[in-house]
Amino acid sequence: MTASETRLPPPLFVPDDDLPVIWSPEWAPFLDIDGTLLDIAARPDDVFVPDRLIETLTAIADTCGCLALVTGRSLPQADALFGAGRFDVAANHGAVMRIGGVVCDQAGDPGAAEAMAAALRPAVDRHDGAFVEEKGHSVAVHYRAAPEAEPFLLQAAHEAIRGSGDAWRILIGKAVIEIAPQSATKGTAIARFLADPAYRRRRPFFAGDDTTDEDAFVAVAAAGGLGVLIGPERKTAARYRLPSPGAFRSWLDGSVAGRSG
Ligand SMILES: O=P(O)(O)OC[C@H]1O[C@H](O[C@H]2O[C@H](CO)[C@@H](O)[C@H](O)[C@H]2O)[C@H](O)[C@@H](O)[C@@H]1O
Repeated sequence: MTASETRLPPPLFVPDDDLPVIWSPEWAPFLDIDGTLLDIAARPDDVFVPDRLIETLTAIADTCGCLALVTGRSLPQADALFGAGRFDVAANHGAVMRIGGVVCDQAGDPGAAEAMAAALRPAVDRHDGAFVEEKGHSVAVHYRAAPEAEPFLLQAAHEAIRGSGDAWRILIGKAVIEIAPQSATKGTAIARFLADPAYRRRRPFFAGDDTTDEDAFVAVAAAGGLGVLIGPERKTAARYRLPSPGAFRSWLDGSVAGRSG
C-alpha cells in the first residue's frame, strides 16, 4: 500500500449497477479509457471500441452538453479510438487538454520525453515482450508480456528522470510504468475542466479503474461529484464500484436507453 492510499477514506462500495445518476446538464461526465470504457488487451493497439459505445457516449454528451475523456493515452491515440475531435480530452494523464476543439494546456517538454524514451530503450530491450510507448508529452514502458522485468524497468525509469528536478513523475499502472509531467494529474485536469465555461457549475462524474485515477476521484469528491471505480475492490476515493468495463458499458447503455426522443 502506498503512502497516499493509507490516507484514503474507508471505501463505500455498491457492487451493483444502481448508480444515482440521471444524465442532464447538471452533470459533467469524465471518463477514463483503458480498463474503464475498454477492456484491457495484450497491447495498446489491440483494444476494441464497440460502435455502440461511441453512440452511447455521444448521446450522453448531447444530453449533458459536455463530456471528456480523461486518459493516460495521447490526444492522437484518443482521437484514433473515439473519432477525431469528437470529444473533449485530457490526455497524457492531464498534461494535454483539449476543450471545445482547442488544445488549451500542454505540460511537459516532448523533446525531454523523447530523450527519456531513448534512455530507457537499452534497459527495455533486455526484456523480451517489454516495449516503450512514446506519447509526446509522456512515456510508457509496458511489461504485460514480461512481468519479471518490472523492478528493472522501474529502476531504469527512475534513472531516466534523475536530473530533471521536479519536472517529471513516475506512475505505476496496469503492467505499465509511466513518466509524465509532475505539474499535471488527472485531478488537475478535472479542476481545469470545471473552471471552463463549458463545464462550470456542473456536478462532476468520473469513472476510472487504476491507481493512477485516484487523483481524479479525489478531485471529483472535492467538487461534490461522484466517482465510480471499475474493477475489483480496493481502497479508493471512489464512492461506487462496478466490476468490469463490460458492466460499466452496460450501465452506460442503460443510462441513455429511452432518452433519445
Ligand atoms: O488512463 P487510461 O485511459 O486508463 O490509460 C492508461 C494507459 O492505458 C494503456 O495501457 C493499458 O491498456 C493497454 C490496452 O488494454 C494494455 O495493453 C496495457 O497493459 C495497459 O497498461 C495505454 O497504452 C497507456 O498509454 C495509458 O497510459
